[in-house]
Amino acid sequence: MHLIETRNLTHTYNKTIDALKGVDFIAGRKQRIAIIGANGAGKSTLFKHFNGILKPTSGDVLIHGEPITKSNIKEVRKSVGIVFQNSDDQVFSPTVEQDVAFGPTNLGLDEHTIEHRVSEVLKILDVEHLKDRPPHHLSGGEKKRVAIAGVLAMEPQVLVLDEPTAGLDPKGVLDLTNFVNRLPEDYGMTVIFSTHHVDLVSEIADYVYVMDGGQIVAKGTVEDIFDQQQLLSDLRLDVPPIPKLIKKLKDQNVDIEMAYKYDDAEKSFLKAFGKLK
Ligand SMILES: Nc1ncnc2c1ncn2[C@@H]1O[C@H](COP(=O)(O)OP(=O)(O)OP(=O)(O)O)[C@@H](O)[C@H]1O
Repeated sequence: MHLIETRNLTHTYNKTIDALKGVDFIAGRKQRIAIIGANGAGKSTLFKHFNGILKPTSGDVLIHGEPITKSNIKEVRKSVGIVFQNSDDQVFSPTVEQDVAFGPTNLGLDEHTIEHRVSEVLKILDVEHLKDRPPHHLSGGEKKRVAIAGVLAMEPQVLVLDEPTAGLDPKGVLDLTNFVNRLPEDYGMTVIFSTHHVDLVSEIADYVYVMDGGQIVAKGTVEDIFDQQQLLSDLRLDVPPIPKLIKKLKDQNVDIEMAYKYDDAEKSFLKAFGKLK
């Protein structure tokens, strides 16, 4: 049974805007799934179906094999945590600490467990020093970290991050990359994220969905997707610089192995230039 599955999911806003047109999506345990697509492709709309914020116009959304209903929506929201693009909507308590405690408190956990979880996630997201600050006075990147901490404190099985790196500084992006990479192994979580930073996809994801005009137009491993460079540029998407450069060299008959991640590319280049022992 899949953690999340959508079958032929459609969503029409205001009876006129077809934002999703027959989406089949699957998320399993301990996966890192990227969803890429140009503005308006339908990524956020799809995410809003994962925990019942939106209801399907037609088709199915199954969480642990069950459709979302009034009687299980609390459980669904416990197991699928979503951090939206605009963190302003997700931080609202007088202090960061209280804000992060909001979710676990709502789950009815005891005080000791709440305290423990809050201090853990504040550490993980490196926002401990902000714990007494009012969240609405934080910078955009700080707010984003606090919003992620708040959702993580509920210990969901699936963490959904809608453009998590938007507005983060380079160190923030690096921290987020490391954080996401640890989630499946260290916490047994599945993470689903959308991004316009394609180079991040190869560093983090093990499976990629490509959306366009409300449909999934390609899916596969990082290799499967980033080998289709023409498709990506037709969809107004970037190809990450590493495979793009290596493909150009290969086209000019340089004997070099394809790579998608920075570390692998370093090895490929060293090997190609005969410097690898
Ligand atoms: N509340 C809404 N009411 C009406 N139309 C909407 C609403 N939200 C989104 N849409 C429309 O649905 C389509 C899909 O939007 P969505 O936000 O899901 O795209 P996205 O892939 O997340 O885009 P982005 O990369 O810009 O965040 C767009 O055409 C958008 O204008």
